[in-house]
Amino acid sequence: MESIQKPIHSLVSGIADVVIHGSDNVVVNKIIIDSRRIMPGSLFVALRGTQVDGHQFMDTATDLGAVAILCEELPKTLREGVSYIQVIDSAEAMGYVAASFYDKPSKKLTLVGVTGTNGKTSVATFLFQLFRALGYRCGLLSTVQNQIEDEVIPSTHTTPDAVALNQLLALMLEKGCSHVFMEVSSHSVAQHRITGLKFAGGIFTNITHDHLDFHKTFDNYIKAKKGFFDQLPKSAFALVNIDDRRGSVMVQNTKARIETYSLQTVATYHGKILSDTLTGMHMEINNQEVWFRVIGRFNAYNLLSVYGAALALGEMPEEVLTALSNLNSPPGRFEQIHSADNIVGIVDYAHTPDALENVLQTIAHLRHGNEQVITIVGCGGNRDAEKRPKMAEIACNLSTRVILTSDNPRYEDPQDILDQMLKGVPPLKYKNTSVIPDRHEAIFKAVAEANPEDIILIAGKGHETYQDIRGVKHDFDDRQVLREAFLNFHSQKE
Ligand SMILES: CC(=O)N[C@H]1[C@@H](OP(=O)(O)OP(=O)(O)OC[C@H]2O[C@@H](n3ccc(=O)[nH]c3=O)[C@H](O)[C@@H]2O)O[C@H](CO)[C@@H](O)[C@@H]1O[C@H](C)C(=O)N[C@@H](C)C(=O)N[C@H](CCC(=O)O)C(=O)O
Ligand SMILES: Nc1ncnc2c1ncn2[C@@H]1O[C@H](COP(=O)(O)OP(=O)(O)OP(=O)(O)O)[C@@H](O)[C@H]1O
Ligand SMILES: N[C@H](CCC[C@H](N)C(=O)O)C(=O)O
Ligand SMILES: [Mg+2]
Repeated sequence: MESIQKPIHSLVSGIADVVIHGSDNVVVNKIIIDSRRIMPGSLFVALRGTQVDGHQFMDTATDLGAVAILCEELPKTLREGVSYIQVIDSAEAMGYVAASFYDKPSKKLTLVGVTGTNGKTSVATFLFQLFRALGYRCGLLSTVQNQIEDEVIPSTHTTPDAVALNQLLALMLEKGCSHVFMEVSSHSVAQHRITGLKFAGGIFTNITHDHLDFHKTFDNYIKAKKGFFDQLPKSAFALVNIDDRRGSVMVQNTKARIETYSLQTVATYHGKILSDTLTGMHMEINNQEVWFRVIGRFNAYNLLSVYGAALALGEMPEEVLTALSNLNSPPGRFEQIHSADNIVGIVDYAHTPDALENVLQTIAHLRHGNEQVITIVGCGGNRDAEKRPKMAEIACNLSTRVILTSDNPRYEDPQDILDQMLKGVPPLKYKNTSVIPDRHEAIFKAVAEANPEDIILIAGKGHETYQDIRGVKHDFDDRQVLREAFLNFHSQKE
């Protein structure tokens, strides 16, 4: 991408109550939110974070060459030659500034956002694959990876910050994309990462327990997700799962055209599961029968929302269903790995109580009879602690055996996390539950004890290829460890 030079007066449209101290003709060549990365000629945005207040780095930023500062409060002394853009909310203003800096790429793209506790990556990835199959050039912004057609750009967040986001959208536009599908996390709405973007549509999957460490209350969490629909324009569609009891709340105040999907009741897009097995799912969608490679009731919802979004964007039902029936699940979402003697390994990113319950219920539904279901699960450190006992309880109630282990402990003591999980184990399930903090050992133990036809679920890390311990990301891939364990004990089927 060519280097950009823009005067600050061209960046402030859309921002209410802005005061520029100094020249509004100062030209900036970058927008930077971290003083440790300042480049000469850049605009530094002082953000109030969860750990520190970025305002304390304003002088450091100008020392290092920043020529403009976007802030809520001015520093004690204003520097000669530096312009200060004072606003009520830096994070919100940054959304508009970033969009203007990159020439508002979202306005020239068909941009669809997906929000909800679970299913965002799945739905965004299915949409990306579907629209490519329909012949469009597409971009994807997701937890697993960002993508421009076949080019993979590693992702650091589910939804990048406003600067990274607009930069990626501009690059997608430059590379000829017409459609972009992105995840909209609740953090990103609350922190204004998506402010200033123009969406062609928004999808709501569901809302259940997660991220209360950040939002504090479930009400705030709902409000954050609803904020996405509140800001959709009239020209957009708002597609909601009305089987989720918060579905109607999400679109209460939206200006967008409301459409619904459901497996249970009358809706714009109605689906019914006719059969669901380990090899595929047969559904009826708006009276048309279709066979999918992807399985599980939760994926029936995901596919239905993708179908609805495609129709809302003007695509033809039959072409959409034909293309959808050929899609595979994204990496680490119900990814199956079988041993030569037919042990079924499933690696899944279920890291919330609801996702875990859905996946285990899907497994229960797919069982033939006496197979054991061995679940290996842990919970991430420095994240919502309330979900820990809940996830352990769900695992115990829906599995024959459970091995509680570590996820990404981050800066917490793994044993503390496991002790909190143990509080959720029902007394009658103690004898079928073990604790093995080392995830590698836990997977090997499960495989050593499994018999042909048994199902091993490894939950929580899905596509992740690392384990974060005290800020160090050690190589770790559940799928690879499972394959090794199969080769060690049972050999592996290709
Ligand atoms: C909780 C959260 O959202 N944190 C994000 C937040 O960091 P923070 O609030 O801790 O920032 P801070 O350290 O307090 O610093 C405040 C400001 O001062 C700046 N600073 C700081 C130090 C310094 O020396 N100089 C300086 O300028 C920082 O760059 C920042 O702009 O702002 C940072 C910059 O945008 C993000 O990278 C960071 O994401 C962290 C890494 C993170 O783990 N976020 C997760 C929780 C997250 O966002 N997850 C969601 C949803 C996940 C999902 O459900 O899929 C996601 O969208 O990924
Ligand atoms: N529609 C759904 N409803 C409930 N659970 C789902 C749904 N889709 C997927 N899941 C479960 O949730 C897990 C995570 O799915 P996915 O990665 O698509 O969600 P996400 O919303 O992107 O998660 P994150 O918040 O981490 O980005 C899956 O591995 C599966 O277990
Ligand atoms: N996007 C989620 C991912 C959680 C994945 C799980 N493996 C963990 O590390 O807790 C989060 O940041 O809360
Ligand atoms: Mg995701």
